[in-house]
Amino acid sequence: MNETQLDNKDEPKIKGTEHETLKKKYVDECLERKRLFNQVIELKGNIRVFCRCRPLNQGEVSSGCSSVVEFNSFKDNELQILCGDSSRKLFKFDHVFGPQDDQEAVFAQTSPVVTSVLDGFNVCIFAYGQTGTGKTFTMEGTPESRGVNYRTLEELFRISEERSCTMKYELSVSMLEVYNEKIRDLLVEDSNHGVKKLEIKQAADGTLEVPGLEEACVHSVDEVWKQLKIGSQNRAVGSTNINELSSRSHCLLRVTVKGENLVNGQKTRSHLWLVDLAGRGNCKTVMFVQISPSSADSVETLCSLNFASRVRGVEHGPLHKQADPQELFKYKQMAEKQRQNEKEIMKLQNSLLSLQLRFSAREQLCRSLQEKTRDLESQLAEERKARLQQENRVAAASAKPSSSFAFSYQNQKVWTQKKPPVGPSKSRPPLRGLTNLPSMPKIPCKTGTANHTSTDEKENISGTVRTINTKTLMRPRRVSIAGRPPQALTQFHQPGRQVSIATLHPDSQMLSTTKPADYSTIRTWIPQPQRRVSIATFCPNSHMLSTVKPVDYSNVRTLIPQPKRRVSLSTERRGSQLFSTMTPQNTFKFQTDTGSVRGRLSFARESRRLSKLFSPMPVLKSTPEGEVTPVTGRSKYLGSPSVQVGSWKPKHPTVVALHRKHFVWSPLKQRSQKNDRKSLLPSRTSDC
Ligand SMILES: Nc1ncnc2c1ncn2[C@@H]1O[C@H](COP(=O)(O)OP(=O)(O)OP(=O)(O)O)[C@@H](O)[C@H]1O
Repeated sequence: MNETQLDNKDEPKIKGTEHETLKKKYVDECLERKRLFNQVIELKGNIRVFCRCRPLNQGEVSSGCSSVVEFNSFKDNELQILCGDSSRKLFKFDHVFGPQDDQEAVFAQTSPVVTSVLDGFNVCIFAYGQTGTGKTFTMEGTPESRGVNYRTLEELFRISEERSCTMKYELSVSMLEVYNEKIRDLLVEDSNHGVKKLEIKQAADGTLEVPGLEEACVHSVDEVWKQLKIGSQNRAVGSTNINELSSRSHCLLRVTVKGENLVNGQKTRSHLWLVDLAGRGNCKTVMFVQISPSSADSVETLCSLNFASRVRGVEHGPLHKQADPQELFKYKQMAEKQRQNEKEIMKLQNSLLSLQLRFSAREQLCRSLQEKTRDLESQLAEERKARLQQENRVAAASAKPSSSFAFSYQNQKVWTQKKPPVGPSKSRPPLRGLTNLPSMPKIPCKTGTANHTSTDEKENISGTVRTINTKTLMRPRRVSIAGRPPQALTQFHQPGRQVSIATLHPDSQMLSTTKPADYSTIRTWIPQPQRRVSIATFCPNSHMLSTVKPVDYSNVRTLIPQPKRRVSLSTERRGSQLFSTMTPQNTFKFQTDTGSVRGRLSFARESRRLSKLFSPMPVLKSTPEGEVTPVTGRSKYLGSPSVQVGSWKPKHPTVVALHRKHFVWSPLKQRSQKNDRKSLLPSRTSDC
């Protein structure tokens, strides 16, 4: 049951396959038939000359004329003409039709050529001969005895119907007359100028065309016959003498056959010319030479036969199928487009190859950069580790009491030879502000009158009276100077930026005896000549002394080459004096009359904190009552305006911090074009 169902199910497939196979075989057979048929026609000759001799008519018989044409019953292609001197002249043609041969016999020899029209070849059939020899009778015939034209068209329709399964044909007819070297369209009548006049023009492919020639579609022989009647009627109307017309004009019937192969889509367009006088050179030609058997016409007969013999000697080259010009144009366009596409493809391939090469080169570069990045990261990690270790060592050393003030920086040799590790801002060490200072002893100063904006600062300052613990203050101090993050540091290098380093002496005065030579060692750290660094000292209970000369500060500008570096300053007391000594390696010390000072310079990464640290620093002066007031005067470096003693009230957070912190190192805030805040630091040398 299942097998039966499967068989029924698969049966259409099998039939479809067989159908395709048979169709392919059929097409192949048709092509082979055409090839062999055309070969036979070519072997017979593309110009075939038939000789037809009409019978003696009643008038000729009555006048006693005899036949001068002798036929060979064994050879249907020869005839002999009896000449006046009793000689015979032999003529050979493709076929010789005698008086006994009817229209059917004549067309039997013509029909193979007609078939070539449906195969896509041009065919021309025409008749030539003396007047009254039967040209019209052969070509047109009579209703009772149809001629070549009618039979040819009838054959075309028959074959086209026979090939309807594989071929589709469209037939149309045109009819024209050549008279006095003028061409007239016999199927179209012009009411004003008679029949339509045409011209013969040579097409690009060498064929002769008649542009504008009317083509009437025909689907049967009857329709063809109807068109032929119209043409014959127009031909008669255009001439006043029908006998003259018959002798001098040439009538041509053109049948256009458009064929389309339904299997492979091949299209053809061919013409069948049925001419009773002249034919066309690139086509299969059948010429009927019409002769009269009468002895009275022997001279004309010989002329016609000689001409026909010469025509028969004309040889055509191999003929070709006539493709549809529109199809040919379409194929040419497709070929041109194909060539353009091939060029475009070649261009794109070249472009692709170029891009691939560039991509490979960049890929190689990317790999190289990645390797380099990995090496740098590894180096960075090592440097971080080394720096951390060194910081730990420095921190441990700073924790121990020192007998001298020292200004130390971390491994200057390493910093100057290698770039500092650059990492994300989050991983940078935090700003070291003023928090690493020892707590200041209480001094008899009153800061409660200061007006601050910060609540915390108010709590720290208001109502506090501090006294100075000399022992505590004389301990070695460390002062931090905060730098700016990389972005802020760029501004830090702008002209007008000032950095101050202040030291605070707990007793009554602050001394700074740093020599220019000492600061010159720092110069090499600051590449920007516009940088100004000032070191200021102030004493909370009496006055501020600054012994650093301007030239010294200008030298300090060149001290900080790397914005991300930190420099530590430390102060140290030796006995009753402060010493400050700075060495190029890792210690900066400077001596004062009261001791040495060691501090630390650090560059912070938070601009907010820096803005506070870089704020103008007030100069305080102790009053006899123990109150700390700003020192009057104007900083020669900062351009600070004079401040009225006793009237100054700190507002800036940094100043507030100075009240809270008794020992401050702070770079001054950069001068701004918009807000040119004046420094409150006193002149360095005025109080020295
Ligand atoms: N093979 C033939 N058998 C019988 N009658 C013929 C044959 N050929 C011609 N005739 C007769 O001969 C006469 C003249 O024929 P036809 O008019 O066809 O000659 P033609 O060559 O066309 O003359 P023209 O050049 O003047 O037109 C016609 O009456 C025709 O019937």
